[in-house]
Amino acid sequence: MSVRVVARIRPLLEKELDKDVVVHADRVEEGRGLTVVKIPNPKNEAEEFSFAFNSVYPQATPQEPLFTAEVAPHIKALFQGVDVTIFAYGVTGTGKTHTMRGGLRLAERGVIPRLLSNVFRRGKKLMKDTNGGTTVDVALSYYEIYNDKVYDLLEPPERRTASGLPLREKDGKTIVVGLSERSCEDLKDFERLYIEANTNRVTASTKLNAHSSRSHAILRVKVTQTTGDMVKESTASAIDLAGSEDNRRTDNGKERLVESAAINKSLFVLSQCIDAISRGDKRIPYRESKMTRILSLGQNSGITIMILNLAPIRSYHLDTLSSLNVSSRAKRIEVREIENEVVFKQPPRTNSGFGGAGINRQPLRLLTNAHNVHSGAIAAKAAEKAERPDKPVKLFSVYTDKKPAHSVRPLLPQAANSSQPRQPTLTRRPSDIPDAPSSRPSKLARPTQQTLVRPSQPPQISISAAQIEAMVEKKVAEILASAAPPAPPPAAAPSAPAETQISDEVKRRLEALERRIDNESREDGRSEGLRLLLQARQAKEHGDDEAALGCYEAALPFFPGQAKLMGKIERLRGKLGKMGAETPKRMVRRGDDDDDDDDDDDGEYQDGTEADVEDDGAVRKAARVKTARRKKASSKAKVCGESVGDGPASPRTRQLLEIVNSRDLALIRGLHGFGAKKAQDLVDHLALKGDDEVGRVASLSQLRMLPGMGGRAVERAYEGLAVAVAAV
Ligand SMILES: Nc1ncnc2c1ncn2[C@@H]1O[C@H](COP(=O)(O)OP(=O)(O)OP(=O)(O)O)[C@@H](O)[C@H]1O
Repeated sequence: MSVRVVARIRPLLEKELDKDVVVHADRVEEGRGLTVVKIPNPKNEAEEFSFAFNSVYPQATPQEPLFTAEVAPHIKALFQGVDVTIFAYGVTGTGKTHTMRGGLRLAERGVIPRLLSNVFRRGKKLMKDTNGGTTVDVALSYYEIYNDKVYDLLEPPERRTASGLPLREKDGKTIVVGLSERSCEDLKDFERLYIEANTNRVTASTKLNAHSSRSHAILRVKVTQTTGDMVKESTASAIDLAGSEDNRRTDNGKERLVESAAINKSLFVLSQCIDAISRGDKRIPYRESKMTRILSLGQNSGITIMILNLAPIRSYHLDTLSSLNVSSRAKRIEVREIENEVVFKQPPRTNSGFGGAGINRQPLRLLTNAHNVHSGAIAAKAAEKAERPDKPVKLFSVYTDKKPAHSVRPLLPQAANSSQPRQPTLTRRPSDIPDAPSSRPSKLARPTQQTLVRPSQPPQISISAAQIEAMVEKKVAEILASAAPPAPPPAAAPSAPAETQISDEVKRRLEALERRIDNESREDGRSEGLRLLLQARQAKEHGDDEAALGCYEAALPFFPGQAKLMGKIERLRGKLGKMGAETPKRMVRRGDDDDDDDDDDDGEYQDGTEADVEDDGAVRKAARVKTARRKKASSKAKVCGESVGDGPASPRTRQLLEIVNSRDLALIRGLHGFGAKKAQDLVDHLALKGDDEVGRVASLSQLRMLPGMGGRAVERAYEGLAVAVAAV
């Protein structure tokens, strides 16, 4: 999703006059919300510029509606493990601090205290709803970037060093080394900390703002949810940027000018980054200022909301135009909304040694968790905390570079299976069966940079480019086949010898392919058709003509009128003795229709053209309608050749329903095609239905009817389950 950019026009301050107002909120058309900022051309006031945003809040907007519309909806995602970043941008004196921090009175409280209040409320509810099964810990870090140096606001100013705290990149994120973190029990706790810390922030009176922030302030709210062994961590960052200043208007003295230069430089770099990203440049100048490194706009995963603060009056005219220009380009920045990965804090199991015969191939990870990966440090920390519950929250414990002696434990190869919930009621993978040979090591078991340097680790074998290609191709086929009908699997398919140890490069490529295939198949119906064709071909290779026919027929609506495909269907139907009323009367293939080209390239199928079929339009249409109907019916009634209708429930159906009715978020998330959002929505919905028999989902058609489900989702979950069961 893109960065969400909203504009807020502040009200007139004392001494500002109505007649000087030049900035207005407007709407695209009557009846729609305010999404446009209008401002006259300074060179020709008769002409007006319009800038479109996701939302525009006019002068009179109080704090509450802005928070409710722009921030509150993302708190659920935060608890699902998605990082959320909210930052205020604008010229000095336009209301950034007012928006983020606000006043002390309840109605004047800004985004930050409201965010904390909501986080505590949701955390408490979660703990209550789970009878304490899930605990939620909130911890704060708060720092400022002043003159391009980072200072901890939770530490007294006298402890600052001249050079400030260094930054470092870790796991694709920029971290501040040596930053303190305080745990926070409730809103009172937070307010005490926050108010105290704000007195450490550098503000000064300037001509344009009596309490001007001379630094960028970044508050990080870390939410850690612990359920048994599972630890989920996500962060909300609220950033109050310093405002750009036109020093021709400030009368700034030397010290203020130095500050101003640093502020303006970092904001200039930010605008350069935004321009470069929106132009699609390869080089984005993030590293040219600490603020842009930390903000990592467009590089970070999660949800990003930019609040553009505007002053409505003429004296800000040129500055307002400039920030309107920058922020309207920021809308084009795409951010990946991806959850942080859940980690597990149990001690590593020892029954699956790394490099043993059991490790044959790279496990396919849940696609939703493919990015933004935490190292095992969270797990190590949580384990450490569990071992010593009385230990106070340690300053410098989170961002320190030093690793505690045992901090790599969860990363050790022996930690295989640690990403599996500990007590699944259903055995879905070999790793869930005690003593079963583990062929799917967890992600934590994969060699990371840390594990790679361990002397005990087996040496990486070198693989040729051709072997890599072969493995990639094989893996792609496996991924595609994961949704295929359960064609008779070849008995104990032996894996390629080179596959026993896969280099990191291969893993990265496989993961990228996994993501690409998943994205493309979701976005593009045609690739769904190609997937079905591939499945059909695989079924044919296994001699399952019945399943192949089903897949070809299901693929037909994606390639309507495709002569070659229709020919295949016709021949298969003939072979299976199914030529009947349903078969289109005349299907004419391309010139190659005589040769039995069943093994030809399915990828060549194109959307149907008139030339493909010599039949008259009516027959063609009837054939298409019938096939579409058949497809619709078969997609509802069949998954991989197995009934998912509402007859007597098959073991797989029962298994799927059992998982759904367990209402166990982790189990439901493990279903194929279920992201955290869908899983959470389902759990939330089921929670509304009560715990008794009436609240249970009794059939797949009932499941399909639930909000946010639908036939495809149920099918995918079912298919995934079938594949997992087959693997066991
Ligand atoms: N929405 C608003 N409602 C009422 N007063 C506002 C609003 N927005 C800003 N103000 C007032 O405008 C003045 C400037 O606001 P603020 O200090 O938040 O600006 P700023 O953008 O943070 O400035 P700087 O970048 O210099 O720190 C303050 O007196 C603040 O109370």
